[in-house]
Amino acid sequence: MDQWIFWTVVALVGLAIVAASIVVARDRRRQELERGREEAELEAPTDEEGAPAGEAPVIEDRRPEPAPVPEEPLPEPEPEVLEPAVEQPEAPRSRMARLRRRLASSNNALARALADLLSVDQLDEDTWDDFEATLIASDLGVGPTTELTEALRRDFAVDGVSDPAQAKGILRDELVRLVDPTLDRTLNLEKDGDNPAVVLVVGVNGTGKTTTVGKLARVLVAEGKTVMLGAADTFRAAAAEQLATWGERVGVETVRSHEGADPASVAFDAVAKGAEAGVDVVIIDTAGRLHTKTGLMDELGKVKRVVEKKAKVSEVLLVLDATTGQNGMTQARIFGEVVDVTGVVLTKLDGSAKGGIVVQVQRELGVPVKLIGLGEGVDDLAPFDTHGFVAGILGE
Ligand SMILES: Nc1nc2c(ncn2[C@@H]2O[C@H](COP(=O)(O)OP(=O)(O)OP(=O)(O)O)[C@@H](O)[C@H]2O)c(=O)[nH]1
Repeated sequence: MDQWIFWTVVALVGLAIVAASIVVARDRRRQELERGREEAELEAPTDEEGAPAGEAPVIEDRRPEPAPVPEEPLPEPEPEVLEPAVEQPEAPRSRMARLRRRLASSNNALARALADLLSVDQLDEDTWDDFEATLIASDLGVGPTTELTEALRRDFAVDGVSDPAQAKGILRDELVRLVDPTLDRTLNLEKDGDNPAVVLVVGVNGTGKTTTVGKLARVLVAEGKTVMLGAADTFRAAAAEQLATWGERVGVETVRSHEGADPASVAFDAVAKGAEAGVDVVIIDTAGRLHTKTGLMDELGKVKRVVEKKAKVSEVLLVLDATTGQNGMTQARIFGEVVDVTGVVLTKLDGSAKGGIVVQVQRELGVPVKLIGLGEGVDDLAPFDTHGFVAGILGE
């Protein structure tokens, strides 16, 4: 009996242990499942409000669509800095040296004639005639040629001609005397009160007026002066265009009008605008071609008169083409009768052995050559210098 009770108790205890183990195991399993789910929830992506993905409340989002974010603009390329097409003028000193060499290379006829003169043992009449012919060919003119030959004959008779250097020195002195170093060749660029100095550039078409205006503006700008250009050659539209192009190169303003406009009114406007802008100098380019000579001259006279209602004309520069010889002299005479020419610009002396025209034109007009053009380049204009010029035409 006691044994039966003992085994019954053992069996009950065993059953209780098994039941307890099952309960514990089931609890542990449930805890593990819950922990696993929490971890899964923590790792799952959530929406913007923090709700687990897929569990977001189904509320219609009525907020306006966010404006599309503009694409990041590509960096702008560095803007190209357009330097004004203004060129730096050559320094006057190197310009003079270069132009003198050019003069020498095209004007050594006189030097050759002198060498011929000195190469003969006996200076006879034929030799002197040849020498005179060379002077005439260089456009010195009959009067100056006779003067020069007589002076040389006299000097050579006194000093002899055995020393070529001395003979050349005598010829140089005589030429300098003819060209006349005492003439005042400075440009009158004095302002008229508050008004700018006015330079009127006249001459027959094709002599190089427009080119001279451009080159002169460049020289003046290089000297620190402020300049304005007036395109009073309204005869051809291309003339104003050509002048405006020069203005752009030099960095100065050009006052212009339409083809056929009244040249006097364009010139007046240029001076008025120049005065308003306070510039130092206004340079006016005029027409060189009209149907009649009288028409051209009347027009020039009017341009000058109208401009002078505003400001004094300080310089009237006559542009002559050195290669046209006696034709140029006729032009000089005609222009001289209509406008008071105050200075001559002799162009195209490069490639021309006609430097003698300087002497002729000065005598004819009674005014000095103030500038010379020795090429088509922008810096091929130089102030006239007697000694440099004579050295140039002697091929030195
Ligand atoms: N070799 C040389 N050519 C020159 C010189 N000066 C001007 N020229 C040239 O001569 C030509 C005529 O020059 P322009 O300045 O147009 O002459 P312009 O008197 O204004 O002529 P229009 O406008 O027709 O009245 C151009 O081809 C110039 O380049 C110079 O000193 N030497």
